[in-house]
Amino acid sequence: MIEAQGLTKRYGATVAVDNLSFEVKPGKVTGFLGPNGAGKSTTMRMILGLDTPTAGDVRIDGQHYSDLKQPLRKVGALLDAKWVHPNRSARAHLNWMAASNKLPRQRVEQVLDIVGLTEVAGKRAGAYSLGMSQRLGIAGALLGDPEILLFDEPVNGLDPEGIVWIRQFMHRLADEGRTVFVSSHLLSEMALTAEELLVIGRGRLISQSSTKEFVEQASGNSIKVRSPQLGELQSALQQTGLETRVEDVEDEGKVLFVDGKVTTDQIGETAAAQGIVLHELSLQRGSLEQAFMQMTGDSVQYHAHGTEQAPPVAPAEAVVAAEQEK
Ligand SMILES: Nc1ncnc2c1ncn2[C@@H]1O[C@H](COP(=O)(O)OP(=O)(O)OP(=O)(O)O)[C@@H](O)[C@H]1O
Repeated sequence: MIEAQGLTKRYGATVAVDNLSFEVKPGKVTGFLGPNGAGKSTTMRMILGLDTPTAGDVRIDGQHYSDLKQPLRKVGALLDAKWVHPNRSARAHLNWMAASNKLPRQRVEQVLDIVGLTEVAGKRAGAYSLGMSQRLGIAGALLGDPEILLFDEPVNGLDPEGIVWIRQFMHRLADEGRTVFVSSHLLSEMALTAEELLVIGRGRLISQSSTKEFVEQASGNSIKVRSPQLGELQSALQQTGLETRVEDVEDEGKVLFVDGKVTTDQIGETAAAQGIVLHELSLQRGSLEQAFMQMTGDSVQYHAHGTEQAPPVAPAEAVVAAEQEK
């Protein structure tokens, strides 16, 4: 279990992490979601004792990282896949890590096998693809067979096969009862990976809930209604206290939208009670990523990609496409 209390980090005038309090529990994958620059890496670095909090505290099973007797046996982390010495082979790198942490050498062969690098373990790490480097980073994180694992943006730059592999692998680790804390700036990726979500924007906690709850809350429903008696319907709905808006939609003419907590059943019944004819009554799912960007106070990212409208809830393929765009 990871527990943060009022965790804060300032770099001069920049508040990278702002009074964060949260818990990350074992047995599930917890996503740490926020746009670029939200403070995810800084938080992870503080958990690992690589950065000192300006205020507040973060503990691992009640202890500071620096007080752990054998840290690699407790916590494994993948922060930056490319920190390996380029001339060292994967095996040599892991042997060095194992030796300096008093871990048995045979564990190196085990973790190489777990991540599927046995065949290329003798090659110099500098020649590895990003996917192979990520696997090597994960092998290093697993070396001490730790209960707690931190992964900072592990799917960044990976091919579709690599993304699926990492996703399934994290689920397996959580199923084994471990605490898995994984950061990402992509809600669509986290929706497929994490059971719990810790969402931050500009260093602050926005929400901590199950992914399902967050997605429902973020996607904001709206109901679309077409009717030849739009004016009558609008006043009938307004009388029941609902907020409505009428928009001109291309090729469809005037369309009524009802926002907020309302169901299609409610609208259909109101219309029927007034004898109003409906030509369409449909639930419109909001754009998840766009809602997320609004919640986290970042709209720049999408405009940087040249898209005015954020993509809809992304299935795995769309996530892959987004990753390849980078
Ligand atoms: N060593 C540092 N010195 C000064 N500012 C820093 C330092 N590290 C991070 N920051 C700033 O703190 C803020 C949070 O950065 P951080 O890297 O933690 O965010 P992030 O959510 O991990 O984003 P990304 O995925 O882009 O790394 C940013 O404004 C960043 O510029």
